[in-house]
Amino acid sequence: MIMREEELEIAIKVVIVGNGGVGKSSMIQRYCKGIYTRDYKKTIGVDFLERMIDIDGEDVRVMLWDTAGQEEFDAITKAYYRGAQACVLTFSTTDRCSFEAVKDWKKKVENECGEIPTVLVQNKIDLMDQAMVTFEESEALAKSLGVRLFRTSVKEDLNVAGVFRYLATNCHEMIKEQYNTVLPLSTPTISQFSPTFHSKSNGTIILTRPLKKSSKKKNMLKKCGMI
Ligand SMILES: Nc1nc2c(ncn2[C@@H]2O[C@H](COP(=O)(O)OP(=O)(O)OP(=O)(O)O)[C@@H](O)[C@H]2O)c(=O)[nH]1
Repeated sequence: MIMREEELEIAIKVVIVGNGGVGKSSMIQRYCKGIYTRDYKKTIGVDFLERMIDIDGEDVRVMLWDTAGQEEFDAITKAYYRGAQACVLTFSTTDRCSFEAVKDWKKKVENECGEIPTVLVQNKIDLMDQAMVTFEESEALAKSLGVRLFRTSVKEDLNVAGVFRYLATNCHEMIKEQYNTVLPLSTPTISQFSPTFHSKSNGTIILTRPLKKSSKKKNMLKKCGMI
């Protein structure tokens, strides 16, 4: 089945990993719902939220998978890494162990997904006076992992959107490239999100749905006085 480009909706699955309490759930809530709460509610297993964003005039669905930070949930959470196209490795400025665990989290995701676009997030930078990790150390870690570092405060809403925009833009470019070269040759597969996914050689997913008008199209229709 060959679909026209305009009939595709791009969906990107992003997994957020890191030790318990570093702010993964808060980050997702902040990004998808615009809210922040001081209460700590441990994630049991996995959770999921999504947000539509506009990349180059195209709607992109960013699906954020919140995974539990506690090791006791490893067996459950790793199953949800599969099919992820991007990863956020998170640690907290005030928690040295969470910083030291980053490499292990990267390995866990890589074991399931291979190498995917990844960023390192140092959260809770509003608590720099209680910092257990220096700026130089986090920069050195990002360099050694070969990933970009973002410093965020979910509480103060600093840089959170930048993390997901960066990843979504990267993935969007990769998907477009692959779409232009490989899609007509690929075979449709079923996935957990939709019965009409097309899976590509590296696991990239393009979700095909009934057309939702893109902003470009909406603008055009507006100009023509049709809406
Ligand atoms: N000061 C400050 N607190 C934060 C920030 N982000 C999250 N928190 C708080 O840190 C605590 C833990 O946040 P969660 O988002 O539940 O952490 P988590 O990583 O999802 O934890 P698990 O579900 O156990 O894996 C909560 O009390 C949050 O309010 C931040 O940027 N600054």
